[in-house]
Amino acid sequence: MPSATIPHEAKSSSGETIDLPLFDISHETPKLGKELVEAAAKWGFLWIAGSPDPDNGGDRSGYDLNEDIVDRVFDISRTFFMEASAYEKDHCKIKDNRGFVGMHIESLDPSKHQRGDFKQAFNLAEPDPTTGQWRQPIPSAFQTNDQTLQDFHARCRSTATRVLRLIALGLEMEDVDWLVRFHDGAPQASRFLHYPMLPRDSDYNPEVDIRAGAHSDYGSMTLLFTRPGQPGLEILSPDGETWASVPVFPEDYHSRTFPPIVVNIGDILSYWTNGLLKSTVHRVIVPPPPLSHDTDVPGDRFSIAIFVEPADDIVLVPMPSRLVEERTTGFKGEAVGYGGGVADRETLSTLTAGQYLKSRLAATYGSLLSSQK
Ligand SMILES: O=C(O)CCC(=O)C(=O)O
Ligand SMILES: [Fe+2]
Repeated sequence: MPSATIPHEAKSSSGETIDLPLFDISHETPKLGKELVEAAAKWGFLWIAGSPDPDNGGDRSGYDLNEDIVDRVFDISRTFFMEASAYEKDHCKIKDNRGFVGMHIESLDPSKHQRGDFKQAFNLAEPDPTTGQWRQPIPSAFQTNDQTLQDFHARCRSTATRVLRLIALGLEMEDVDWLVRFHDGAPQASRFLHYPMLPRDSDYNPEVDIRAGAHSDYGSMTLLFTRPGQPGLEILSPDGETWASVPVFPEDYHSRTFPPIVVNIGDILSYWTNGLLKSTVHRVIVPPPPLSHDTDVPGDRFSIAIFVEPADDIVLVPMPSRLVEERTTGFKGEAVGYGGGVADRETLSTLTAGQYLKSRLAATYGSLLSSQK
C-alpha cells in the first residue's frame, strides 16, 4: 500500500509550543459545531474543557468528566504499572489488541526507529454494556476498581457522543446522530500509557529513540488525558515542516491541576470526510530538561488515550454532508494518515473500518501479532 508523505525531515520543535483552539462543549449549538469542525480541519487537534470555569458560573451539569474521576483513574493506572508483578503483566499481555504491552514492544514509526517505543501500555476495551463484564483478562489493580473504570468508560463515551454530534452539526448534516449511530455497539478502547522516567545511566538517545514514534491515530478520534508537569506531545504543523509541542495547559486556563482533554481526529474520520478533517501526525518525545519536573533526569509521563472507533463492518464511503461531497473531486488517490499499514483512498473504499484497523495494528505490532495467530 502506498504511504503518506514521510515527515522525517521535519525540524524539531526547538521549544515552540502551540496554543490549540479550546472549546467548552457543555452546550451544543450549530455555531460551536462549525468552530469545532474548522479547528479539526485546520489542526486535526483541539482541546475541550473537562470542567467548568468557576468564573463562568461553575455549572457542572454539562460535563461528563471531572478532576476527581480522572485523578482516580490515573491512580489506578499508576498502581498497575508500578506495582503489578512481571507474572501478572505477562498473564494479561496483549492479545487481539487488548492487554499489556511491554517496553519496546510497540513501534509506531518503525521506519525511523530501530528500537521500539520507550513506553508500556495497557489496552482496555469497554465492558460489555449488557453484562458489565470485561472482554479480556484484567489485572488486580483494575479488578479492585471495577466500578470506577466502568464509570470512566461510560463518561468518555458520553463525551465522545457530544463531540460526534458537534462534528455532524458543523458538517451541516441533517441527521445529527448519523455519526453516533455508526459508533453504537463498537467497544471504545482505553489505553493507559506509561513512559518511564529515564534513569541517569539510560542509553536513550534522542537522535534515534522516541517515547512514541510519529503516527496518526487509526480510528475516528481520540480523547487524550494528560497530567500536569508531564509534557512531551508534539504535532506536525499543518505545513508539514516543524514539530510543535502541545503544552499540558492552554495559556490562561482556569485550572492548573486538571488539564483540558486533547481531542484528535483519526484516519477513519479523515477518510470519511474526504480529507476535510485532518488526521494529524503526532509523537511523544522526552521533553527537554527544564520542562521535565524539577529534576535533571526526565520524569515519568502518564497519559490515557480513548480510541473512539466505528463498528468493524462499516464500509468507509464518504459521509452524507454537502461539505464532504464538495471535496469529492479534489480528494483522489491521496494517502490518509501516516505510519505502517496506511492506505490511499482507492484502497480504503474497498475496506471496512475493521479491516483498516487490522492493517494498521499488524504493522505496529509486527511479529507480535502474527506470532499470536
Ligand atoms: O501519550 C500521549 O500523549 C499520546 C499517545 C498517542 O498518541 C497514542 O497512543 O496514540
Ligand atoms: Fe496517537
